[in-house]
Order: sequence, then structure tokens, then C-alpha cells
Amino acid sequence: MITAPLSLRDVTIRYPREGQDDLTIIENLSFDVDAGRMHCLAGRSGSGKTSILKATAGLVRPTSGSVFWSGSDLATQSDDAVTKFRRRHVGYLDQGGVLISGLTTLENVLLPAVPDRETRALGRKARDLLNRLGVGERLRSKPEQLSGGERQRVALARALLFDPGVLVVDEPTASLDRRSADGVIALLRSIADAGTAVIVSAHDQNLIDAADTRTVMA
Ligand SMILES: Nc1ncnc2c1ncn2[C@@H]1O[C@H](COP(=O)(O)OP(=O)(O)OP(=O)(O)O)[C@@H](O)[C@H]1O
Repeated sequence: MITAPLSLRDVTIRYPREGQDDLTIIENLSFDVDAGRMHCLAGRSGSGKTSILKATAGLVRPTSGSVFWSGSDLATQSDDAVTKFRRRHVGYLDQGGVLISGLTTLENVLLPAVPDRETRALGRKARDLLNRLGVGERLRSKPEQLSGGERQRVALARALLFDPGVLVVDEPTASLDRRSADGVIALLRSIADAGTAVIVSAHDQNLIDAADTRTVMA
């Protein structure tokens, strides 16, 4: 029986190509990420790290194989059910920590609370998270007024708004200087140590070394 917050079993991902055979990116990949652990996907550019992260977050369905969230097979669930569960239980931080320009820091963090009209109820939580992540002074700043490291922290606060059991993070240190990058690594480590299952992709050796377990993509 699968009990880990996140498990992949024999996941294969192929993309169709016009006039050619499908492109196989991942073949029969399996691993588990337990609560309180950080798993890192390493490997060359184009090896499929983002594709796997999107599959673990239920944003794309693998060609074959299964992704399980706490033992529940996503393949057996409707797109709507997956979306609903993801919003509450899986934090996803895409490459570059994309924020919506025109919205303030606080509004960006509260975006996941908009569909169920919970922005008021979660305002305090959002502020606490931003304080904890060291950007509590930037509540009213717009993304273009923030540094790359600050944007990454705001995006991380947004991904943590609902205390997800699984946190999926795509190359969080890629565009940061060493000092900011090490700050983000320490934050991810503390989030894992507090009980979240964290999966992260990285080229950054410091981040790869900070993980508990690794998959090196060919
Ligand atoms: N939706 C798609 N349709 C077709 N091909 C795709 C699609 N998404 C990704 N690919 C291809 O799959 C391969 C793997 O891409 P992916 O973004 O998963 O790699 P990556 O390891 O995350 O790369 P990087 O380290 O540069 O971010 C690439 O060749 C990419 O062009």
C-alpha cells in the first residue's frame, strides 16, 4: 500500500511530434517523497525535470504510469477533482516564481484564496507567511519593484498559503545570486523539516546537496 504524500510509479511521458515518432522524455520512473523529506530532480537541460514536476502537481497527465497523492491515484480522478485537491494540498512554484504584475505582494499571495472567497479569512495567514519569509515589509510593492530573491519568496508564500502536504518547486535558485539562492535553499529545507514533502528540480549543486534523496535524469 502506498502511504507517502507523493509517489510515482512507472511514469512515462511522451510528447507527440509532427511527422515523427513521439518524443519519449521519461520512461518508467518511480520514486516516493515522504513527509519531512526533500527530493531533488537533477540532470541536464531538457532531460524532463519540469515535465515530471508538472505530472507530480497533476498539471499534466503522464502517458502511462501513475502519480499518487497520499495513496490516491490521480489517473482515477476527474480533472476537476485533481484541480480542487491540488489547490488545497499541493503547492506549485513554477520556474522564476511567476507573479501577476499589477497586483501587490499581498494580493499575489492571496490569489489561491480568490475562487472560494477566502481572501479576508486568510489575510492574517498571508501576512504571517510573508513575515516568516522575510518580505513582510513589501506587502504593497508590485512584482516589478521587487528583487528576484524577493519575488521567489513571495511566490513561495503563495504556494504555502494552504499549508500543502506536498510542495513542488521548479528551479527556485536559477536566477538568484549565491546569497539569495542559499536563503531560498534554507527556507525549503526548513519547510521540509517541518513535515512537508518537497520535490524540487535543480542545476544548483548546493540545492542538490541539501536534498535527502535525488533522481538524476539521463
Ligand atoms: N508540451 C510539450 N510538447 C512537446 N514537447 C515538450 C512539451 N513540454 C516539454 N517538451 C520537451 O520535452 C523536453 C523536456 O522538457 P522539460 O521542460 O521537462 O525539461 P527540463 O529538464 O525541465 O529542462 P530545463 O532544465 O531546461 O528547464 C524538451 O525537449 C522540451 O522541448
